[in-house]
Amino acid sequence: MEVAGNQIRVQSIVQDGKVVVPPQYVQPPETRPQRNVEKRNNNYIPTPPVIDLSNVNFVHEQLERACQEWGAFHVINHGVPVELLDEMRRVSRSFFENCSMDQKLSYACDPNSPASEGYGSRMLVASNDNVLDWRDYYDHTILYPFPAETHPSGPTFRPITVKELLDRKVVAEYSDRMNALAEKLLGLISESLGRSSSCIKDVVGEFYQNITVSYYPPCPQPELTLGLQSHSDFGAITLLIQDDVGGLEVSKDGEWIFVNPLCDAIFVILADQTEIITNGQYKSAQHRAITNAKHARLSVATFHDPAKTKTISPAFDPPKYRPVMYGDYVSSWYTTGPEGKRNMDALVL
Ligand SMILES: O=C(O)CCC(=O)C(=O)O
Ligand SMILES: [Fe+2]
Repeated sequence: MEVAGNQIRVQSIVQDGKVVVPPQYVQPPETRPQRNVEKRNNNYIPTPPVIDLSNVNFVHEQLERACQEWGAFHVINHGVPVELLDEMRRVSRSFFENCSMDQKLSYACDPNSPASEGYGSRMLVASNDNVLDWRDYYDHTILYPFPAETHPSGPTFRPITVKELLDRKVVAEYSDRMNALAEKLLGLISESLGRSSSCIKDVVGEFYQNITVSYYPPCPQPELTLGLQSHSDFGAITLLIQDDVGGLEVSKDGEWIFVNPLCDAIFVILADQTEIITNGQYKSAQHRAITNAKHARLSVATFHDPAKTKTISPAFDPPKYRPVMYGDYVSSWYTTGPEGKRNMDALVL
């Protein structure tokens, strides 16, 4: 088994041919995945809405409903070429499947620093992780609202990373398209609340953008594990694509709902800062990933976040959430762990 800075990558456990999941990956009974089908006595299984962005007459209404009921939804006719989504999936997968473990470990993230860029497996710093996720990831920050040279870990950070590992052209184009789509969606979402299109973006300010590729190797005991523990994303808005394996679930009315993988669509996840800014009219979506025994699964999540120094507060009166400096919110998320939406709950007035 290969270890870097005491960090084991799940892929190396699988390559060792283990048929039993190591104990640190075993979830307690209350957080293990359960198949909804078994619990339901009728055949109706809700599924997150699919919103056609070209349908300008209905889009605000549909967004309002989706944001109130789910905090997450698919968009189609989003203007991003499907070939680009496929290319992004392809270059992302090639890192995990075509590089040797030694090559991958040369991009290892810093195990002692939360959210550090690079190849990792643990979500939280070692001392805060109770049960480990059955997931490896490659995390990198793409956009900074100021020149790269002035940022210590900007895109010049290990330039080889982006160049060699993920085809620069594909990632650059993907990043730009996601940035534009995130902005457009926050505009439409603001309008769906009867405000001007810049309402949410005015509070967020310029986006910081981070792309995390998650790779979930097949798991010998999927009923005992989670690919990614229950959480809500801490930024403003997340745009996610996945392959056709499936494993993402969102929480709705206390139940975990499987998100059907739609390869042409982009899955939109409202994150915590949008919940604060909309004063809870729209809630961030709690979600998680489950594993399966047969297939490796890939997702690419693009996060759009405020600057760490930005103070986020509700844009509606009377405020139902305490203002918070974004950097403090992120630190608390990584220190205490997400545990569903515990960090968001702590801000409710
Ligand atoms: O793999 C997935 O579908 C979920 C990924 C996710 O929630 C995240 O990276 O925050
Ligand atoms: Fe997430």
